Amino acid sequence: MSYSLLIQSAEEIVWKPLRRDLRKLKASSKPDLYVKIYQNKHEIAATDIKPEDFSPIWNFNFHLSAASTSHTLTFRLYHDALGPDEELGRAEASIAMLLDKCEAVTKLDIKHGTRICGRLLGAADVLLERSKLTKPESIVSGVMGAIDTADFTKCADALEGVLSILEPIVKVGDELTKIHPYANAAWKILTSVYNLVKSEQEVDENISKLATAMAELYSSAKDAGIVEAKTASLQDTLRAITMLTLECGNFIRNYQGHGFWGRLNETALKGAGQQVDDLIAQLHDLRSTLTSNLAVQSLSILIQSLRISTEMQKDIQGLVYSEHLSTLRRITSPGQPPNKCLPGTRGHLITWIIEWLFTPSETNILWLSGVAGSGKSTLAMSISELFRAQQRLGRLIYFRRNLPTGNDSIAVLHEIIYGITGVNAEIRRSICAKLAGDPNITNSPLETQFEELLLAPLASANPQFLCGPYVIVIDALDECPDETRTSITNLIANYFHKLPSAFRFLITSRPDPGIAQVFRNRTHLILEHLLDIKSKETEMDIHLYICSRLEEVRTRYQLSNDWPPPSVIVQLVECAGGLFIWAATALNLVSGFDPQKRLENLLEHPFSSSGDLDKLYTIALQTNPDWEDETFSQNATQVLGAIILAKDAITDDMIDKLFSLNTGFSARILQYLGSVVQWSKGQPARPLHATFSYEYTFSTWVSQHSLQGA
Ligand SMILES: Nc1ncnc2c1ncn2[C@@H]1O[C@H](COP(=O)(O)OP(=O)(O)OP(=O)(O)O)[C@@H](O)[C@H]1O
Repeated sequence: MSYSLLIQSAEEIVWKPLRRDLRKLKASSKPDLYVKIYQNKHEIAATDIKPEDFSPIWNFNFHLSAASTSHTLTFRLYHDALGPDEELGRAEASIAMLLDKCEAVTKLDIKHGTRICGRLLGAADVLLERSKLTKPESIVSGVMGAIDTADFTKCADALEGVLSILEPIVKVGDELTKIHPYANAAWKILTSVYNLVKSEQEVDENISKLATAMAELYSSAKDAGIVEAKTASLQDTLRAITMLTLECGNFIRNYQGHGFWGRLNETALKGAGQQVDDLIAQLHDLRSTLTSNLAVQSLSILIQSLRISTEMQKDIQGLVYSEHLSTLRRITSPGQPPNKCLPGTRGHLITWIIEWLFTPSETNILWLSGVAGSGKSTLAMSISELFRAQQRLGRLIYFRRNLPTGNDSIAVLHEIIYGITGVNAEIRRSICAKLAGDPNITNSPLETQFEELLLAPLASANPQFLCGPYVIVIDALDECPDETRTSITNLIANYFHKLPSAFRFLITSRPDPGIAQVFRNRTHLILEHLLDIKSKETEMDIHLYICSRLEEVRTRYQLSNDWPPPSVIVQLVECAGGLFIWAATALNLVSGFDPQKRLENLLEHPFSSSGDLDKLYTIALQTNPDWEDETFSQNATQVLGAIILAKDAITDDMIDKLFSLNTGFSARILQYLGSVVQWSKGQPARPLHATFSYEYTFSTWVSQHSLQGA
């Protein structure tokens, strides 16, 4: 249903600021008031600010749509302070209650806001007038199609049909790890949409059509044996179906007013009609793929074409835009990106993160913290890839210690802005217009650039173009150089929450005290999740990882299926102590020639139960018999030292030249260091992981060998 709302004025404001608050009040002790309006906790509009006025009159009139009159409207009264804006208090009412008053002015008491409770006193009435209720037909029939009971029943039945087929897929999904994250998230979102439709008891023709197309696809998929998805091609198709289901579920939730869009105006509703048609076309395409037994195309192509047609963009000015975008500074990628999670590991966490990213909430920042080597970067990479496939990845930025990436906080912000310009043409246009209109903006302070180049264009975008979530992943913030880290951490904590909720941020870092202090001060804006290395799930994931790597070793060296005995696997899992890096390094070590001997050698040493990395690295280095040879040992220590200390990654040829070694000598050494160094012939060599640093482990090694040559 659609209705219009008028925020008329406030009256009888009593304002007793404390001295501390007065400082924020510029020259006057009168507040600068404005109201933010929330429908079912989602911000949908805000009035303008009425400066220095105890009886502000806004007369702010706007149209809204809501799936139900039981939705709550919250009116938060703010003071436009010099620092962060103060919420003075709030009033609440259901839409039904306002409509019941039948165009009469409603007075709502403003209750004290909790944030300033006991410090500021305020009491006032907000005058709300329900202006003429727009009959649903006037907008709905022209734009969305009429609401009727038949549509509701058809839609509910169709969604129920889809869920009944999706449910067993989710259950077997644990085995079909490729589709598991999408199937799980699709199931959850669709279940919430179904419950919503049932509770609202209303739906319009467009959504009913969409649900019917989904049900048809699922029915064909069931006939094609998709639930079991035995073949690789069926699994690909199933993956495509679950990805598209996620998109459809997300769309319906937005359309019903529970998503990222916020209020839908008439233009947005018209665009939404087009989006429904595009989604239906995608569903039909997949259905004909199934019925004609064709291999499914890459879904990212399908979704991309959907987005392009949805936005109805003809980006003929693309070249002009790229010229403007070239004025943004960029950061250089710090070498090889992290790996993705082994399928089947981190399943619950990935599903939880996808669900969080797809669900609008008061916080748009998730901070994933965890100790070194617990698997944060790997998880960040998996999430990035899942969202890249959905065409929903704004940017993945990753920092690496001692590499120059991120030496410049403006470049980091520009990288995010650049990524966001890729999510849709409308946003790109508006950011480029800003760059074209004010070329000096790129020389302004960081916060100004955030406000002008990112916040303003996004805040003014038509909600239809903010069909989130768009995900920006910042991995290993703690590895960003000191000065940049401080300014980027502060920017994230103080500014990112102002962006439309369609833009969601996943930040990973070790629990660095500087980052933790800033983020934990913002628990209402930043959600923290600690990657728990002691949990049962982590233990099971590491168990799966070790088994999978041992399987590779068995195949490579043609070892028997019962190698090694289960007790050894349990021992390895215990030694890892929840640290993936321990398991990864240990398995790199075991993967070399004569795995059984290597395994015995490894387990001869008593490890502490919490992933004793120092000892593991030393064993990994000692495993090469040539270390007994003093010349080899001395030169090899030099080679390792050079790799660790080099500012930029260096190749074996460069190392030979650096230490005047015979050509090929470093390459011979590097062949034996695969458990700790990432390298291939002629390519730059890097420590496999940051924990293998000069200070932490390598220095122990050097001191043990009394070799200071490096
Ligand atoms: N789920 C996983 N599946 C397979 N391998 C994994 C997984 N998680 C981590 N690893 C492996 O463990 C090692 C350490 O993981 P990662 O670099 O992600 O840890 P981290 O927590 O980001 O460490 P740091 O804080 O030092 O950057 C990597 O070699 C990675 O490939």
